[in-house]
Amino acid sequence: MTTLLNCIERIPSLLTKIVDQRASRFQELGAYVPKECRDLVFVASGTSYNSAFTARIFLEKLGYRVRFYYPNVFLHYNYEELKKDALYVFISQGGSTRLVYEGLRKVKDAHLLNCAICEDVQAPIAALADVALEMGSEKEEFIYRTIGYAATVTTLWLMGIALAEANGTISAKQADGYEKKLRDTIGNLDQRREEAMAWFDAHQFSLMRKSALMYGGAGDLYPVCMEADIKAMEMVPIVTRSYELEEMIHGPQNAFSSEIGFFLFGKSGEDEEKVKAIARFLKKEIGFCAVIGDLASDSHDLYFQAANRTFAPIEYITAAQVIAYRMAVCRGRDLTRAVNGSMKHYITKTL
Ligand SMILES: N[C@@H]1[C@@H](O)[C@H](O)[C@@H](COP(=O)(O)O)O[C@@H]1O
Repeated sequence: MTTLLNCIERIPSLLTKIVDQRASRFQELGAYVPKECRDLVFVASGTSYNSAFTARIFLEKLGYRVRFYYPNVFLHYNYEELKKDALYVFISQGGSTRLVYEGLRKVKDAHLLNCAICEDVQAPIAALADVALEMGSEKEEFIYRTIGYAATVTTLWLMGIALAEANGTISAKQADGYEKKLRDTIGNLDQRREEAMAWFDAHQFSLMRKSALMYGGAGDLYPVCMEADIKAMEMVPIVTRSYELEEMIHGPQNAFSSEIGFFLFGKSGEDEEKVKAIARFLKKEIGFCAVIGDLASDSHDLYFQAANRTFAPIEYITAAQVIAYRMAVCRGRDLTRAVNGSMKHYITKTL
């Protein structure tokens, strides 16, 4: 029987496949998108949304203006005019999330540029879009997406590289340089997974006593925290919250308590002193806190050095995916079964 850990184990080879197909994967999109296009608008839910949020900083570095919306916000609570020259990207792993479909319909009806990223290019959302991109997750067995997140972030990074190369923002040499860096990152993922397994073995007793988890991070580690939060919440399950690093020390710090397990995601050179100071406070005054990444300083932390800063999010999320999975197993959770399966009798989210 396939376990969710097997899915996490498959991530490096699936990402390598996506990178190997870099040239062919974005050919159709490159021909479809006009060279002047510099606006990307993403519409997605849950993990798919977190993937777009994670890719944002890199896409902005490539010269794109990036926006992203939850489908309900895009459809019902957004009074901005649709942008004529933007590419609207609809991400849905399952390919049939109703509001994502309706958002795409709205963009299609306005005759604007659109594409979809789905696991299966035959899925309704992919079939409706002008251009359909395969997510590269192939057939992820569990609805608690781990492959889908890493595959979508990788696809978006490569999409940005392909479009920026096609419109002359970056040279072919720069594009190849990014590819090399991305391969270095993917090459680290097996090790990240093994380290997280060992870290969990050492800390499971403390962690399993917590009744809630809180995650904080800055830059592109903030959306990684959002994804870490949703993984633990849906899989363990446990109440979780994630905050942009600075926001954590505003209102939320009033609720800090020893009942909560804290994870701080940090990279050297990015809010380094802030991560270290918050970690010192949490460890000394509150209780359990683990720093994830190269700012780790003691045995409670999970130290690793990412291959590079640009593509580090997929190294960091590996730790959170493994920890959420291990906690779920410790709780006796059967990840093939929904906890509240009866919800579908009240409300449905797919077509
Ligand atoms: N548990 C899943 C999430 O993991 C997923 O991210 C979200 C969006 O699904 P999709 O990407 O198929 O539109 O739906 C569900 O809530």
